[in-house]
Amino acid sequence: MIYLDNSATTKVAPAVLETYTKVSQKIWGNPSSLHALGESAYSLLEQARKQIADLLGVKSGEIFFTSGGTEGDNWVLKGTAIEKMEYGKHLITSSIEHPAVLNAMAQLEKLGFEVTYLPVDKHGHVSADDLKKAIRPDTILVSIMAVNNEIGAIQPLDKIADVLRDYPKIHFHVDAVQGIGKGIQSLIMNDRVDFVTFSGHKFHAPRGIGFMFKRHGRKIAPLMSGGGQEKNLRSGTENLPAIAAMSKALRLLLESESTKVQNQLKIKQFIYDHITQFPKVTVFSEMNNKFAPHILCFTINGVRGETIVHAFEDHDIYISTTSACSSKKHEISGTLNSMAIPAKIATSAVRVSLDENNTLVEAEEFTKVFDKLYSRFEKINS
Ligand SMILES: Cc1ncc(COP(=O)(O)O)c(C=O)c1O
Repeated sequence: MIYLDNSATTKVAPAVLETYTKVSQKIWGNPSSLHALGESAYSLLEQARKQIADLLGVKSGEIFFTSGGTEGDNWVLKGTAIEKMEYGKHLITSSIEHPAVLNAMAQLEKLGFEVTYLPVDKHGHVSADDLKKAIRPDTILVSIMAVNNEIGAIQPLDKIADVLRDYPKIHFHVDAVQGIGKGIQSLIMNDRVDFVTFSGHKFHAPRGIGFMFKRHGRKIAPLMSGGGQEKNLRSGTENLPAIAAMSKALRLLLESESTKVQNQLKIKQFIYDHITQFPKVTVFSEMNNKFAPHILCFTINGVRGETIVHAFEDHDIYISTTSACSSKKHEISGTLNSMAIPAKIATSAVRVSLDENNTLVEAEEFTKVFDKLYSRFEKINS
């Protein structure tokens, strides 16, 4: 099997699973309990928090555990809206965010908030000048993703941060679900960012666990009210086995990060060089530093994305249409649509997404299968 759908989810790493099992069986107390079992659970919880904070170069008190990217994004958007509605009801995002942001924004619009959706250029990048023009006296939040999950475009967070330095009261959120471990940590954890959301299952931790960075002093309302865990901001008994497993997964991910990134770039380049020789191929993920090393989105024009995915699957190679969430809905990619790619081409889009375990040997096998499929599709379409 060749798994090239790592932006949808990753396989839990054996060492991470081992931590999960060990903690489930040995440190199974509730961190809020007063007895020794509770205390050891609490101490592990704080150890995991510190490890994550250290890896990101922030303070322990700035890390909050969530159930993943969707919860983190919803929390920052709705939590800011609730917290700051008396100061303003205007939010800004881009038109190519993940549905966790776009649908949360849509919900806020129904509640009377106004949202500006920044356009993207033909390569899928937001412009900081457009952001500057969109800011109003009642703007309370700007939410821009680090790496687009469909085509891998890295957003100019440094330029966005520069603009927002003149507006210190506006909350700046970055969805970094696809950006962590991809060599752009300083871009993401810039000194102007206030909230950053992460998801464990994108880096070999189990599903249903994630975390959020909240800059010290920034305020958001909780969405989960209850027993007061996570400094009263996210109630619910902590998922300690998954939290401990995620902190290990993050450590492993960030070990020799640049070597891993270089490896993914080599594989992406290899596949890119191969497929761009074919006239019916359109590639949306370029080979430059404005694109992440692990995502390659392309089309074989005239063939539906689903057909391409299943044809590769017949050869035990797993890729996806542009995003896992939209693939079963047969929707045209929101990102490609925003880039003004005609629907006729966008319906052919597929995504190869790598992780640090993929190899050039797998890439070679991918290209061999690609050649076979391309000539088969060419015959059918001619
Ligand atoms: C950019 C981005 N944000 C948010 C999410 C949602 O994360 P989760 O699956 O942890 O809810 C995803 C998942 O694909 C994503 O790619």
